[in-house]
Amino acid sequence: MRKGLLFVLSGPSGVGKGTVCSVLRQKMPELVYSVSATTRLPRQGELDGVNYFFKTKEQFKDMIARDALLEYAEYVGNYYGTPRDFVERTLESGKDIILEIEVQGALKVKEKFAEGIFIFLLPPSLDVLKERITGRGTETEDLIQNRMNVAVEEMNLLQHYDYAVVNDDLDAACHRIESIVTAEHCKRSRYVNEINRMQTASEKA
Ligand SMILES: Nc1nc2c(ncn2[C@@H]2O[C@H](COP(=O)(O)OP(=O)(O)O)[C@@H](O)[C@H]2O)c(=O)[nH]1
Ligand SMILES: Nc1ncnc2c1ncn2[C@@H]1O[C@H](COP(=O)(O)OP(=O)(O)O)[C@@H](O)[C@H]1O
Repeated sequence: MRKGLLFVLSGPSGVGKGTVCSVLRQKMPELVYSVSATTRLPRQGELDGVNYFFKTKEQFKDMIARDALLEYAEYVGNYYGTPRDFVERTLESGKDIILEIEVQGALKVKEKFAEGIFIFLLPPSLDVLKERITGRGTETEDLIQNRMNVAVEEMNLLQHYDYAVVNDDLDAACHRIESIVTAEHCKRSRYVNEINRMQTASEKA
């Protein structure tokens, strides 16, 4: 059976990755979403196993030791990582999966899955990015500045990605990502079986 496609959506904190993913979940229910493990504390309303698998530092280190993570990164004082098994099983079953992860982790995934499709989500401007992080109200002033500094560094890594999508208007950004998924299916000959079938039929005719 043909394996699924691995999509990685990355970009600076506050650019809208989570928001875009929740819209895509509704628009593209056939796409499987990877749930990460993290040592950060749950925010209000976040559920274990839905938003993240919330772990202690010891539990997270144990996952690293067991090689249970496809990649992991330390980000602003916490660990974040992608459970390996789930990704591999999903791809083997022929389904597409999307990982919503920060930039360093995305580049580590690229080392292991060069055939993955890497999408960088960009803010319309740095001012808008700061407004979004501030507006979300989940970080202190210190952390916001920290995340802005990291964001500027991360933008330099855009060259390693296959696609850049500006998250100006939410619907437009989601539509661009849907188009990328469709284009990749066409490019990777998802329809190769159909073509073979047509050729065999025409040979017989
Ligand atoms: N490398 C890596 N980064 C992750 C993973 N899961 C989430 N992240 C990223 O970690 C960063 C911080 O996530 P979070 O604390 O939830 O904040 P937010 O995404 O900015 O709201 C974001 O850029 C996430 O995309 C993961 O499994 N691996
Ligand atoms: N296209 C958009 N237009 C305006 N606000 C947006 C847009 N996308 C996301 N936001 C807002 O920006 C903030 C950060 O989005 P979030 O999805 O948490 O970012 P990330 O997951 O990349 O850290 C949220 O308050 C969200 O509602």
